[in-house]
Amino acid sequence: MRIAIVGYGRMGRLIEEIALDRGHQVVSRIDPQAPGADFPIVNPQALEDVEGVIEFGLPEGMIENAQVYTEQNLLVVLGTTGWDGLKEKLFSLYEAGGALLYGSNFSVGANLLFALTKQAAHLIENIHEYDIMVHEYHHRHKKDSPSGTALSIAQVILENLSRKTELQTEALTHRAIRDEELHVSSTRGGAVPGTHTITLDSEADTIALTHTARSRKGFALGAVLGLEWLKNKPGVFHADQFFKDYLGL
Ligand SMILES: NC(=O)C1=CN([C@@H]2O[C@H](COP(=O)(O)OP(=O)(O)OC[C@H]3O[C@@H](n4cnc5c(N)ncnc54)[C@H](O)[C@@H]3O)[C@@H](O)[C@H]2O)C=CC1
Ligand SMILES: O=C(O)C1=N[C@H](C(=O)O)C[C@H](O)C1
Repeated sequence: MRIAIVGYGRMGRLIEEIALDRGHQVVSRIDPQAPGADFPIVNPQALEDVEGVIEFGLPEGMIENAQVYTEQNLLVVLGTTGWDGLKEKLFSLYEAGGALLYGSNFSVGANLLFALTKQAAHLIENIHEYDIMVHEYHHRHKKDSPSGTALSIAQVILENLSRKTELQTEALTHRAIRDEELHVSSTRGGAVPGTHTITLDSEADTIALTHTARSRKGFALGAVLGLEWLKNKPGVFHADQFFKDYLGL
Protein backbone atom coordinates (compact mmCIF):
# COMPACT_ATOMS: atom_id res chain seq x y z
CA MET A 1 0.00 0.00 0.00
CA ARG A 2 1.14 3.60 -0.59
CA ILE A 3 1.29 5.05 2.92
CA ALA A 4 1.63 8.48 4.51
CA ILE A 5 2.95 8.71 8.04
CA VAL A 6 1.54 11.62 10.01
CA GLY A 7 3.52 12.42 13.14
CA TYR A 8 7.12 11.44 12.44
CA GLY A 9 8.20 11.09 16.06
CA ARG A 10 9.12 8.00 18.10
CA MET A 11 6.19 5.99 16.77
CA GLY A 12 6.13 7.40 13.23
CA ARG A 13 9.75 6.48 12.55
CA LEU A 14 9.28 2.91 13.78
CA ILE A 15 6.05 2.52 11.83
CA GLU A 16 7.97 3.49 8.69
CA GLU A 17 10.52 0.69 9.29
CA ILE A 18 7.83 -1.91 9.85
CA ALA A 19 5.70 -0.76 6.91
CA LEU A 20 8.74 -1.05 4.60
CA ASP A 21 9.56 -4.54 6.00
CA ARG A 22 6.00 -5.62 5.18
CA GLY A 23 6.33 -4.48 1.55
CA HIS A 24 4.51 -1.13 1.76
CA GLN A 25 5.74 2.13 0.22
CA VAL A 26 6.08 5.14 2.51
CA VAL A 27 5.45 8.01 0.11
CA SER A 28 4.96 10.90 2.56
CA ARG A 29 6.12 11.79 6.07
CA ILE A 30 4.18 14.69 7.54
CA ASP A 31 5.23 16.52 10.70
CA PRO A 32 5.54 20.22 11.56
CA GLN A 33 8.91 19.84 13.27
CA ALA A 34 10.44 16.37 13.09
CA PRO A 35 13.74 16.01 11.19
CA GLY A 36 13.28 13.95 8.00
CA ALA A 37 9.66 14.96 7.38
CA ASP A 38 8.66 15.70 3.74
CA PHE A 39 5.76 18.06 4.56
CA PRO A 40 4.91 20.21 7.62
CA ILE A 41 1.12 19.89 7.39
CA VAL A 42 -1.53 17.56 6.02
CA ASN A 43 -2.96 18.86 2.74
CA PRO A 44 -3.91 17.34 -0.64
CA GLN A 45 -0.39 17.83 -2.01
CA ALA A 46 1.18 15.93 0.92
CA LEU A 47 -1.29 13.09 0.33
CA GLU A 48 -0.98 12.79 -3.45
CA ASP A 49 -1.32 9.13 -4.54
CA VAL A 50 -1.64 8.01 -0.92
CA GLU A 51 -3.97 5.09 -0.10
CA GLY A 52 -3.47 4.76 3.64
CA VAL A 53 -2.44 7.02 6.53
CA ILE A 54 -1.02 6.08 9.91
CA GLU A 55 -1.23 8.99 12.37
CA PHE A 56 0.51 8.95 15.76
CA GLY A 57 0.70 12.65 16.63
CA LEU A 58 -1.05 15.00 19.02
CA PRO A 59 -4.78 15.76 19.40
CA GLU A 60 -4.11 19.33 18.20
CA GLY A 61 -4.64 19.43 14.44
CA MET A 62 -6.23 15.96 14.35
CA ILE A 63 -9.64 17.20 13.16
CA GLU A 64 -8.15 19.38 10.41
CA ASN A 65 -6.11 16.37 9.26
CA ALA A 66 -9.19 14.12 9.23
CA GLN A 67 -11.04 16.64 7.06
CA VAL A 68 -8.42 16.15 4.34
CA TYR A 69 -8.33 12.33 4.75
CA THR A 70 -12.09 11.95 4.42
CA GLU A 71 -12.25 14.24 1.38
CA GLN A 72 -9.74 11.89 -0.26
CA ASN A 73 -11.48 8.67 0.92
CA LEU A 74 -8.36 7.41 2.67
CA LEU A 75 -7.85 4.47 5.00
CA VAL A 76 -6.62 5.83 8.34
CA VAL A 77 -5.14 4.21 11.42
CA LEU A 78 -5.13 6.63 14.37
CA GLY A 79 -2.99 5.76 17.39
CA THR A 80 -2.85 9.20 19.04
CA THR A 81 -4.24 9.25 22.59
CA GLY A 82 -5.82 11.96 24.75
CA TRP A 83 -8.61 13.09 22.38
CA ASP A 84 -11.80 11.78 24.05
CA GLY A 85 -13.47 15.20 23.78
CA LEU A 86 -13.08 15.18 19.98
CA LYS A 87 -14.76 11.82 19.34
CA GLU A 88 -18.12 13.02 18.08
CA LYS A 89 -16.65 15.58 15.70
CA LEU A 90 -14.07 13.12 14.38
CA PHE A 91 -16.48 10.24 13.76
CA SER A 92 -18.99 12.49 11.98
CA LEU A 93 -16.33 13.44 9.44
CA TYR A 94 -16.01 9.81 8.34
CA GLU A 95 -19.69 9.77 7.32
CA ALA A 96 -18.49 11.65 4.21
CA GLY A 97 -15.94 9.00 3.18
CA GLY A 98 -12.85 7.03 4.07
CA ALA A 99 -12.28 4.53 6.87
CA LEU A 100 -10.89 4.93 10.38
CA LEU A 101 -9.39 2.38 12.76
CA TYR A 102 -8.54 3.92 16.15
CA GLY A 103 -7.25 2.53 19.42
CA SER A 104 -5.27 3.43 22.51
CA ASN A 105 -2.91 0.48 22.19
CA PHE A 106 -2.16 -1.51 19.03
CA SER A 107 0.03 -4.18 20.67
CA VAL A 108 -1.16 -7.77 20.86
CA GLY A 109 -0.14 -7.97 24.53
CA ALA A 110 -2.20 -4.97 25.62
CA ASN A 111 -5.22 -6.35 23.79
CA LEU A 112 -4.78 -9.66 25.60
CA LEU A 113 -4.61 -7.62 28.82
CA PHE A 114 -7.96 -5.96 27.99
CA ALA A 115 -9.48 -9.44 27.61
CA LEU A 116 -7.90 -10.64 30.88
CA THR A 117 -9.17 -7.52 32.67
CA LYS A 118 -12.70 -8.29 31.55
CA GLN A 119 -12.43 -11.82 32.96
CA ALA A 120 -10.91 -10.56 36.22
CA ALA A 121 -13.74 -8.05 36.65
CA HIS A 122 -16.34 -10.78 36.09
CA LEU A 123 -14.59 -13.12 38.53
CA ILE A 124 -14.74 -10.67 41.42
CA GLU A 125 -18.30 -9.45 40.73
CA ASN A 126 -19.60 -11.47 43.70
CA ILE A 127 -16.36 -11.65 45.67
CA HIS A 128 -16.60 -8.31 47.44
CA GLU A 129 -13.44 -8.66 49.51
CA TYR A 130 -11.39 -7.88 46.39
CA ASP A 131 -10.93 -4.27 45.35
CA ILE A 132 -9.46 -3.35 41.96
CA MET A 133 -7.24 -0.48 40.79
CA VAL A 134 -5.06 0.51 37.83
CA HIS A 135 -1.57 2.01 37.62
CA GLU A 136 0.55 2.95 34.60
CA TYR A 137 4.17 4.05 34.07
CA HIS A 138 5.42 5.91 30.99
CA HIS A 139 8.52 7.74 29.79
CA ARG A 140 9.14 11.36 30.76
CA HIS A 141 8.11 12.74 27.32
CA LYS A 142 4.51 11.52 27.44
CA LYS A 143 2.05 14.40 27.34
CA ASP A 144 -1.28 12.77 28.34
CA SER A 145 -2.21 11.27 31.71
CA PRO A 146 -3.66 8.80 32.40
CA SER A 147 -2.51 6.93 29.30
CA GLY A 148 -5.09 6.01 26.67
CA THR A 149 -4.49 2.36 27.51
CA ALA A 150 -5.19 2.93 31.23
CA LEU A 151 -8.44 4.68 30.30
CA SER A 152 -9.38 1.74 28.05
CA ILE A 153 -8.67 -0.69 30.91
CA ALA A 154 -10.79 1.48 33.22
CA GLN A 155 -13.64 1.40 30.73
CA VAL A 156 -13.50 -2.41 30.63
CA ILE A 157 -13.68 -2.53 34.45
CA LEU A 158 -16.52 0.00 34.69
CA GLU A 159 -18.48 -1.96 32.09
CA ASN A 160 -17.93 -5.35 33.73
CA LEU A 161 -17.89 -4.81 37.51
CA SER A 162 -21.13 -3.32 38.83
CA ARG A 163 -19.73 -1.99 42.14
CA LYS A 164 -17.30 0.34 40.31
CA THR A 165 -19.25 3.20 38.79
CA GLU A 166 -16.87 6.19 38.80
CA LEU A 167 -13.44 6.81 37.37
CA GLN A 168 -11.06 8.62 39.75
CA THR A 169 -7.79 9.88 38.26
CA GLU A 170 -6.86 12.47 40.92
CA ALA A 171 -4.23 11.98 43.64
CA LEU A 172 -6.84 12.08 46.50
CA THR A 173 -4.71 14.12 48.88
CA HIS A 174 -7.56 15.08 51.28
CA ARG A 175 -9.88 12.10 51.51
CA ALA A 176 -10.15 8.31 51.26
CA ILE A 177 -11.25 6.58 48.06
CA ARG A 178 -14.94 5.64 47.94
CA ASP A 179 -15.97 2.03 47.25
CA GLU A 180 -17.63 2.91 43.95
CA GLU A 181 -14.57 4.78 42.66
CA LEU A 182 -12.01 3.09 40.40
CA HIS A 183 -8.62 4.65 41.01
CA VAL A 184 -6.36 5.03 37.96
CA SER A 185 -2.94 6.53 38.69
CA SER A 186 0.08 7.46 36.58
CA THR A 187 3.83 7.86 37.00
CA ARG A 188 6.05 9.64 34.46
CA GLY A 189 9.81 9.35 34.15
CA GLY A 190 12.77 7.75 32.42
CA ALA A 191 12.35 5.84 29.16
CA VAL A 192 9.56 3.37 30.07
CA PRO A 193 7.76 2.48 26.77
CA GLY A 194 4.55 1.67 28.66
CA THR A 195 3.64 -0.50 31.68
CA HIS A 196 0.07 -1.08 32.86
CA THR A 197 -0.94 -3.00 35.99
CA ILE A 198 -4.37 -4.01 37.20
CA THR A 199 -4.25 -4.92 40.89
CA LEU A 200 -6.89 -7.02 42.63
CA ASP A 201 -6.37 -6.67 46.34
CA SER A 202 -7.90 -8.25 49.45
CA GLU A 203 -6.96 -8.54 53.16
CA ALA A 204 -5.42 -11.94 52.32
CA ASP A 205 -3.47 -11.34 49.13
CA THR A 206 -2.80 -9.41 45.93
CA ILE A 207 -3.19 -10.48 42.31
CA ALA A 208 -1.49 -8.30 39.70
CA LEU A 209 -1.97 -8.39 35.93
CA THR A 210 0.83 -6.46 34.22
CA HIS A 211 1.63 -5.70 30.60
CA THR A 212 5.17 -4.39 30.13
CA ALA A 213 6.09 -3.20 26.65
CA ARG A 214 9.80 -3.98 26.06
CA SER A 215 9.91 -1.51 23.17
CA ARG A 216 7.49 0.34 20.85
CA LYS A 217 7.73 -2.37 18.18
CA GLY A 218 4.52 -4.15 19.23
CA PHE A 219 2.49 -0.94 18.95
CA ALA A 220 3.97 -0.12 15.53
CA LEU A 221 3.44 -3.59 14.08
CA GLY A 222 -0.19 -3.63 15.24
CA ALA A 223 -0.80 -0.26 13.54
CA VAL A 224 0.54 -1.52 10.19
CA LEU A 225 -1.43 -4.79 10.45
CA GLY A 226 -4.49 -2.72 11.34
CA LEU A 227 -4.11 -0.64 8.18
CA GLU A 228 -3.90 -3.84 6.09
CA TRP A 229 -7.09 -5.11 7.81
CA LEU A 230 -8.93 -1.84 7.08
CA LYS A 231 -8.77 -2.29 3.30
CA ASN A 232 -12.31 -2.46 1.80
CA LYS A 233 -13.97 -1.66 5.15
CA PRO A 234 -15.58 1.82 5.01
CA GLY A 235 -16.64 3.34 8.34
CA VAL A 236 -15.25 3.80 11.83
CA PHE A 237 -13.77 0.86 13.74
CA HIS A 238 -12.33 0.48 17.22
CA ALA A 239 -9.11 -1.55 17.48
CA ASP A 240 -11.13 -4.19 19.41
CA GLN A 241 -12.81 -5.12 16.14
CA PHE A 242 -9.47 -5.62 14.40
CA PHE A 243 -8.05 -7.71 17.28
CA LYS A 244 -11.23 -9.80 17.40
CA ASP A 245 -10.53 -10.85 13.81
CA TYR A 246 -6.75 -11.02 14.14
CA LEU A 247 -6.55 -12.91 17.44
CA GLY A 248 -10.03 -14.41 17.64
CA LEU A 249 -10.60 -12.60 20.97
N1 LIG B 1 -2.16 3.50 20.11
C1 LIG B 1 -0.94 3.04 20.41
O1 LIG B 1 -0.66 1.83 20.29
C2 LIG B 1 0.13 4.00 20.82
C3 LIG B 1 -0.17 5.32 20.91
N2 LIG B 1 0.81 6.23 21.17
C4 LIG B 1 0.39 7.62 21.12
O2 LIG B 1 0.90 8.17 19.92
C5 LIG B 1 1.14 9.56 20.08
C6 LIG B 1 2.56 9.89 19.61
O3 LIG B 1 3.49 9.22 20.42
P1 LIG B 1 5.07 9.39 20.12
O4 LIG B 1 5.39 8.99 18.73
O5 LIG B 1 5.75 8.74 21.26
O6 LIG B 1 5.22 10.99 20.26
P2 LIG B 1 6.33 11.95 19.62
O7 LIG B 1 6.23 13.21 20.39
O8 LIG B 1 7.63 11.25 19.54
O9 LIG B 1 5.80 12.17 18.12
C7 LIG B 1 4.64 12.87 17.80
C8 LIG B 1 4.94 13.70 16.57
O10 LIG B 1 3.71 14.20 16.06
C9 LIG B 1 3.97 15.47 15.52
N3 LIG B 1 2.71 16.19 15.38
C10 LIG B 1 2.02 16.84 16.32
N4 LIG B 1 0.90 17.36 15.80
C11 LIG B 1 0.87 17.01 14.49
C12 LIG B 1 -0.02 17.26 13.41
N5 LIG B 1 -1.14 17.96 13.57
N6 LIG B 1 0.27 16.75 12.19
C13 LIG B 1 1.40 16.01 12.02
N7 LIG B 1 2.27 15.76 13.00
C14 LIG B 1 2.04 16.24 14.22
C15 LIG B 1 4.97 16.11 16.49
O11 LIG B 1 5.70 17.16 15.89
C16 LIG B 1 5.84 14.91 16.84
O12 LIG B 1 7.00 14.84 16.02
C17 LIG B 1 0.85 9.87 21.56
O13 LIG B 1 -0.48 10.35 21.65
C18 LIG B 1 0.95 8.50 22.22
O14 LIG B 1 0.19 8.42 23.39
C19 LIG B 1 2.09 5.87 21.39
C20 LIG B 1 2.44 4.56 21.34
C21 LIG B 1 1.48 3.50 21.06
O1 LIG C 1 2.75 7.70 24.75
C1 LIG C 1 3.15 6.51 24.73
O2 LIG C 1 4.35 6.22 24.68
C2 LIG C 1 2.14 5.44 24.74
N1 LIG C 1 0.89 5.78 24.61
C3 LIG C 1 -0.22 4.92 24.54
C4 LIG C 1 -1.17 5.20 25.68
O3 LIG C 1 -1.38 6.38 26.01
O4 LIG C 1 -1.76 4.26 26.23
C5 LIG C 1 0.15 3.47 24.37
C6 LIG C 1 1.44 3.04 25.01
O5 LIG C 1 1.24 2.79 26.35
C7 LIG C 1 2.58 4.03 24.78
